[in-house]
Amino acid sequence: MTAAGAGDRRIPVTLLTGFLGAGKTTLLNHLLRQPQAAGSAVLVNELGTVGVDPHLLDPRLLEKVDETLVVLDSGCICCSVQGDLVRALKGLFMRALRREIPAPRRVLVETTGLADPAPVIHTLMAEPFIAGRYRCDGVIAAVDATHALQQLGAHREAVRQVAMADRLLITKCDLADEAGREALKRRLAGLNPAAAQIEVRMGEAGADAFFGCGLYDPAGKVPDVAAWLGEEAVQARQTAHAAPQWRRPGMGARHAAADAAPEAAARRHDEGVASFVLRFDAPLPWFEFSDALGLLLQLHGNRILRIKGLLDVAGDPLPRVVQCVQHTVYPPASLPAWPDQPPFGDHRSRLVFIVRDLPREAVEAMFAPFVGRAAS
Ligand SMILES: Nc1nc2c(ncn2[C@@H]2O[C@H](COP(=O)(O)OP(=O)(O)OP(=O)(O)O)[C@@H](O)[C@H]2O)c(=O)[nH]1
Repeated sequence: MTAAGAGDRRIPVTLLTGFLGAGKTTLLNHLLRQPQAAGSAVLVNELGTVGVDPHLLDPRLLEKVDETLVVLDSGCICCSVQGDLVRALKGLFMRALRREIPAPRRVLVETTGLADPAPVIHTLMAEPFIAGRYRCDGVIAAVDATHALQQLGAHREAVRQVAMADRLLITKCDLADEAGREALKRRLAGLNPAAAQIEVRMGEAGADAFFGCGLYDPAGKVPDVAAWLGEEAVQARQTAHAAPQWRRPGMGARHAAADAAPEAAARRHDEGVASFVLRFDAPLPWFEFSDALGLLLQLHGNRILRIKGLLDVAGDPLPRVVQCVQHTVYPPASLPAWPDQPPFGDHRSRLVFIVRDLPREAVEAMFAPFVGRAAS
């Protein structure tokens, strides 16, 4: 860790990373309740065209950060970093300069679960406007105690998130036995020996677990990290000389990396990973729908990276939040009200799927009795 100088007036940025469904939003909700997080601007990056995460932040907390909550929705942050992140950070700075919003005391960036942190860290450290006004104060990775060993074996994004982190917050420790937690810790120590490992239950981590990591320093990490950041520097130079239009079929149009070199972007994500949305036009009968969801996970859970969405359940005026990771369905919760913002302003059920090597048709078939018109 390299301490930031006392005269360093740049705004600290905390990068919250971690694989799909690892518990990032849950951690953020708890963090924002703590006085040390007061005055934070929050940037939430969503993968699909239908953003669910911003609605899952506690509405009472959202009131505090409302003006400075920015949803980065033009794709995964690591592919659209030059567009989305740079624009958002410049925008925050300029709005504060014009006194349209209070000057943020710090910025919290929640990445998508598939984001490679390298281009984000590189941008914070090297993009001239950003690096002059912001400093990377820490990369915090949420690591799911129940799924991480499998995810680390299957997804290079998960490995990079762990290897590049300053601190590892091992989430869902209430769901994992001691032997499982110890096996995970050994694996994490191999990938990132210097990072503190902190066990967390239900997002309850103190603000000190997130803040004060000091200036980001690849020297304290495995040599791969410096190499990855070096590749980013090369790619950033290439990008400056080329403006390709690149679009990867699996992730949909919004995941196009219009501002990244094509070969760089093509390497970022596994070709088999895809994201799509199912919309259900009529209110859903809860028990029948839960059965169909359960069957889907039983048959295809190992290819379902994450499901997240809001449901209009017959007889319930409140939107029900459904979240699944692989074979696990988390207890559904209700939001206090339907969001006013599109697309949920129409009170229709939408589920966002992130899958690997699983055709959309196979998922749709399970929900055939409930599907009105599927939206993409
Ligand atoms: N039992 C238990 N459930 C947890 C814990 N942390 C998160 N969850 C649940 O896990 C699910 C996913 O948590 P999120 O916080 O939405 O995860 P995320 O990393 O933001 O998810 P994505 O944005 O989809 O990548 C939710 O249903 C949470 O309630 C925990 O420590 N214990």
